[in-house]
Amino acid sequence: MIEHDLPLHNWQNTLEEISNEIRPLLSKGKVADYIPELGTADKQAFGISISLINGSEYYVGDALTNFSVQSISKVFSLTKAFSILKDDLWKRVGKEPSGNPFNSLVQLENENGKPRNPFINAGAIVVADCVVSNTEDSLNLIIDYIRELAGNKNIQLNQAMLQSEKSFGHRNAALAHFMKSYGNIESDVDEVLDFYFGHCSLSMNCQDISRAFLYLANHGVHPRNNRRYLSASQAKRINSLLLTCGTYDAAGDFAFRVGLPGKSGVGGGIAAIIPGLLSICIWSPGLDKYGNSLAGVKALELFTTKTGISIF
Ligand SMILES: NC(=O)CC[C@H](N)C(=O)O
Repeated sequence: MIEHDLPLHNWQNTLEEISNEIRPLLSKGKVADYIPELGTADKQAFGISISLINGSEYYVGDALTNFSVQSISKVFSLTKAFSILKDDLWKRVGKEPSGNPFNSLVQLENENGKPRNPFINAGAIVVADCVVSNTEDSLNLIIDYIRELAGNKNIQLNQAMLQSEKSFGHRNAALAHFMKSYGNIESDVDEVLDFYFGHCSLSMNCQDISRAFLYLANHGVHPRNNRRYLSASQAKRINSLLLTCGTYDAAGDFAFRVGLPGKSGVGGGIAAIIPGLLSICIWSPGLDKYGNSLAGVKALELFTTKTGISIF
């Protein structure tokens, strides 16, 4: 276990410096609009929240404004599925970076309907099936699970986002049906997609997300409620996957520049953790060509550079 001795670090100053340096980049990214409702996000919005294992918290900017969590929610459904199926999960989904965009279909046919990893859409849809096939009232269950992790009972599904995702989710439907044809989706495809679109459509803020990720920074035990969500070994595995696959075909660049396990979403959020110390969530809706927040990646790069801490 890495122990960090940074109690005197001026976290608030660091966040404010980053927030000032990042401003010119906000206009450079492109807000996602392939789910039309995402296109309504304010490109000038920017927030950072950090939650330390020791209970301290700091934030700047729009850290308390809700946004669409999108793929960040895949981490929570994976945690649920992994805790239910244990290592049997890896019979259904791989552990390798895909090197392809998050919504790509191309590898699936050559690889017999087994997605490369749980964070590309195909993989997250298989993970969704694992939860749906092994639980009752699965969407409400995962929403309550996420509320518990974040310590916020008010987290809600954004219905307009959900309708937009469903109406324009042809690619995800294609992925799900294709995998069903290989026998890698057990439940009804529509039920699985409802669950998948549902958790992607949750609205949360940076503070909710940095709090929710703390169990991954603390070997599977959430320091805010003392509950164990994963074994230490399972938490290590999810963090490893976040490092190699959490930012899709930019995961190499993200690891190179930031040096932390992290997960992005097309709503412009990125969550990352420093094992043994803290979790951080950054939000800026303008995306780069990989679908990761452009200013968000830069802000995380500045964070590890200025503090001198990363996992390396
Ligand atoms: N990268 C993402 O955040 C993608 C999630 C989005 N709901 C989709 O399925 O396309």
